[in-house]
This record gives sequence, structure tokens and C-alpha cells, in this order.
Amino acid sequence: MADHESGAAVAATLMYAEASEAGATIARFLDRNRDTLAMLGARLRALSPAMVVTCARGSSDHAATYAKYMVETLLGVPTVSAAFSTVSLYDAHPAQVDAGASTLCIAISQSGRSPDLLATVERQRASGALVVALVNDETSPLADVADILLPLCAGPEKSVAATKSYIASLAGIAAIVAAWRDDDALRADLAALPALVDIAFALDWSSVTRGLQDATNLFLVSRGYGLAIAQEAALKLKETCGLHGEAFSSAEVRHGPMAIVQAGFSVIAFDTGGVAGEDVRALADTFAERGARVWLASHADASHPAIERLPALAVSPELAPIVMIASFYRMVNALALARGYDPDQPPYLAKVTRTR
Ligand SMILES: N[C@@H]1[C@@H](O)[C@H](O)[C@@H](COP(=O)(O)O)O[C@@H]1O
Repeated sequence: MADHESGAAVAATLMYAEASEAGATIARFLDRNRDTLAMLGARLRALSPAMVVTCARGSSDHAATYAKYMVETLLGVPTVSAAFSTVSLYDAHPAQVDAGASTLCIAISQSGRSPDLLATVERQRASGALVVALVNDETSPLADVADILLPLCAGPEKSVAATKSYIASLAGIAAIVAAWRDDDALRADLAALPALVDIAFALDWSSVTRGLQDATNLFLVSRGYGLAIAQEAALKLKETCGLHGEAFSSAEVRHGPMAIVQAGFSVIAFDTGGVAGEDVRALADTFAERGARVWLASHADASHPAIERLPALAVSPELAPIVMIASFYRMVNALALARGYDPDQPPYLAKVTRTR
């Protein structure tokens, strides 16, 4: 493994230490919340919510993207992201939920402290929604306001950039879906996740670290269940590396943005398997043919010869994003240092941001 991926400075950051605990965090989450999840599953099957509303910011909102794809695909329930300003600035009131059409509100937050998130969750609750909170800080106001609390069990997360709490949030969403569907196969796959996340964290993505050292911008592309990690990767590149990354689905990028993907333009493509992965790989081939610099994280066999491959584990498409982002986190910590940034203390950012 290259020095800048394995050297002492790289492993000395809080971000590295916290990201390396992601597998253990998932194991703690599943263990601690087993009974609550079983109770929640039964309650959701009885309630049969007509809609899910997600409340989150930043990395946590990318976990909400994952919730949208998981819930809409595996449960068929429309899942929308709450726009906090409608409540916190414009004082909007969500329509009162009647007994026949319940709403499930899923709030996701490491800190559980942003006022606009709290205002929106409180109003969802007042309108009759069942509020489930995936939150790391159990002393937070969000933990208090929730009907059902699912602690993320990540322990203290001090690096400004969220890592283990994001991975735990993704696993938490998959666990809610498994409980709601009473899906033994998904539960079994979840139980195997901690070990896979540990293995993924050790994979060598150092060709990206070398290739993006002097980059100024790039696209991050995935699709379906994987879109959430393309969004998360783009945020991490901004937060920790001062690098402008923009995330798109491999469908959306074809509707205009790809006009700027020309020779030399950088793209990281996340193939998280299944039919969505096929589309991501086809797009990666198209971009490589144009002369773009394309990294493809994938466990599939073939791709365009110019594509730089990043190792990935064979995991079900539903859970592959949770595993793949662990490999990205290790790489992006090293990239931040290589670019002269401290990934734990990005300029202008705080660990807990309170927006109104
Ligand atoms: N810099 C952090 C982000 O990394 C984090 O994702 C966001 C959401 O935080 P929380 O999950 O605590 O609500 O807050 C801050 O802005």
C-alpha cells in the first residue's frame, strides 16, 4: 500500500480513528436496538404509514436519500425529504394526519441539535406523525422529542466530518426496513455487515489519493441505493479536501451536467451492484471513451481499459453502499492530508451547526 495511505500521519487523525470504528458501531447499534426494532416493525405493520418524511441535514440527509430508495423500493411507501425552511422560516403547518393515513417521520442526526430540524420534527409530531429518531447524542433535544429512539451507538464523534455516525445511520435505515418488512434475509445480511465494513476500510483506493492531489473539481456518480454515497463523497471532498465534488445519479448526469465531462475531467463512479450498477458501469465506459479520468469502484469483471479500478466487496445491492463508503472514508482522509488540509478541523466549519 502506498505510503500516503498507510503512514503514521494518516492513521493519526480523528477522522481515521472514527471511520475505522464503523463496523463495531453497526454491531453495537444492532445489539442495543434489537428489541426496539422488533417492536417498531410490528407497530409499522399495524400502522401501515402512507408516507415517510425524512428530517436531516448534511451527511445525515444523505442517509435520508438512502432511506428514500430503500423504503420506496422495498416497501412501496412514498418517502420525501422535509424542507425545514417551510416550517422554521415560513411557519408552515403540515396537514393533520388522520387515523387512516399515518405518516412516519424519520429524523436522522449525529448531534440532534439543529433548531430547524427540531422545529420540523416537533411539527411533524404535532400533526400526528410517528417520529423515529436515529441519533447519536442521546442527551440531545431530538432524542427527547422522538416517539421511538434508535441510538446510533457511535460513541463520541469529534472530527467535524461525520463518518461512523453516517455509516451507522445507513445501517439503521436498513434495520428499520428489515423490521418493517419482517425480512429475515435482510436481517441476516445486516448481521454480517460489521465484518464487511472492517474489510472494506482496509481496501486500497490510493490511486484516487494520488490522482486528485491537485484536482479542482470532479463528479461523483452512482444510482439507486448508491446515490446516497455519491452525495456523501461529494460533501466529504468539500469539507475535508477543499475540493469541489458534485454528485449525480448516472441517469440525471446525462440530462445536461455531462456536457462538461471532457478529456481530463475527473469522475469517481460507485457501482453498488444490481441493475443500477450496470447503468453506472455503462456511464463510466462512456466517460472513459471521451478521455475523462474515471475511477470505478466495482466488483464486476470488465470495464473500459482506461478506467482505474477501485476494489469493492461483493455485497447485495441494498447494503453495498454501506460497505463501499468505508473504503472512500479511508481514502479521503489521506487525500485531505496530501492536499495540506486537516480533515478533523476544516476551515469555517463546526461539528455541530445550528441553522434556523
Ligand atoms: N459539518 C457537519 C456535517 O458533517 C454534518 O453532516 C451536519 C449534520 O449534523 P447532524 O447529523 O449532527 O445533524 O452538521 C455539520 O454541518
